[in-house]
Amino acid sequence: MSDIRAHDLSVVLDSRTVLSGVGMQVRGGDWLAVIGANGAGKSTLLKAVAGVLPYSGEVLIDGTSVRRLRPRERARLLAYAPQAPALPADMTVFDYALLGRTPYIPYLGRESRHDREVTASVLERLDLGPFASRRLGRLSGGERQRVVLARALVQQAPVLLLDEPTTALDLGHQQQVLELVDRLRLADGLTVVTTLHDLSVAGQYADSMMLVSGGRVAASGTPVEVLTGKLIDEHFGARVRIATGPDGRPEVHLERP
Ligand SMILES: Nc1ncnc2c1ncn2[C@@H]1O[C@H](COP(=O)(O)OP(=O)(O)OP(=O)(O)O)[C@@H](O)[C@H]1O
Repeated sequence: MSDIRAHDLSVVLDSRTVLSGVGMQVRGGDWLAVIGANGAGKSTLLKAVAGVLPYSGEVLIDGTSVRRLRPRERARLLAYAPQAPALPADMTVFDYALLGRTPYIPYLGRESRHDREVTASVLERLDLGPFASRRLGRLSGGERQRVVLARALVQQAPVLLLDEPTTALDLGHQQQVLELVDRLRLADGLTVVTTLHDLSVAGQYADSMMLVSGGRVAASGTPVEVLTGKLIDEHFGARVRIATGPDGRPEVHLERP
């Protein structure tokens, strides 16, 4: 299990400070849900932690600064599924998911049987087996989203960063994806950081939550501590009723003003 910490993360894009002094701490095997209104800086935070955006501050996995790691080393520790990446339209689903094995394939080498088996089994678990030879340009939005997640899972890294993994998915596939991630977390001790717009879903799956607002951390703690009517009103401008769901976890219901 790998813990992940970030200290004083800041990101400037086009001369604008989009993320400022963000700290984050996730214990190995835990699930952190990052929530916040549109434009709050959630995706930027994940991109900085994933190392795909320049940032100041420090990201540490098990105490090692990810800046010190070579890209292959980092990719073995940290898998990132972006919200809506540009996908090569002519590539097949299988070949795209297989890219997740790149950090394990020797330079100038070929993928092994094991690499292909891992890829096939992840595609099966995401109901993508029948799509394996389909070209990416010929998938629906939800199918594309599951393929992006498949590539990240195929990477078999101990830290999984998922940016809005369920937005384009129907209810059944939302549940399937979240349950699969949770099962992998429990079975393999994955550490999960995900942005989620559905606050009730976030409250059901996450061990801890972080509310980002205007590029800063506005609140963090357990779902009960973060999902309060007051914070949601203040940072989302929404009127909600908080109910207590299974295991005492909070459920957020929109109320008509
Ligand atoms: N390349 C860029 N240059 C300047 N500003 C940017 C750039 N990319 C994003 N931003 C701005 O940074 C802010 C944070 O964006 P980010 O995508 O992190 O928000 P978010 O919380 O993930 O939002 P959403 O819920 O809408 O996905 C937004 O105001 C956005 O307009």
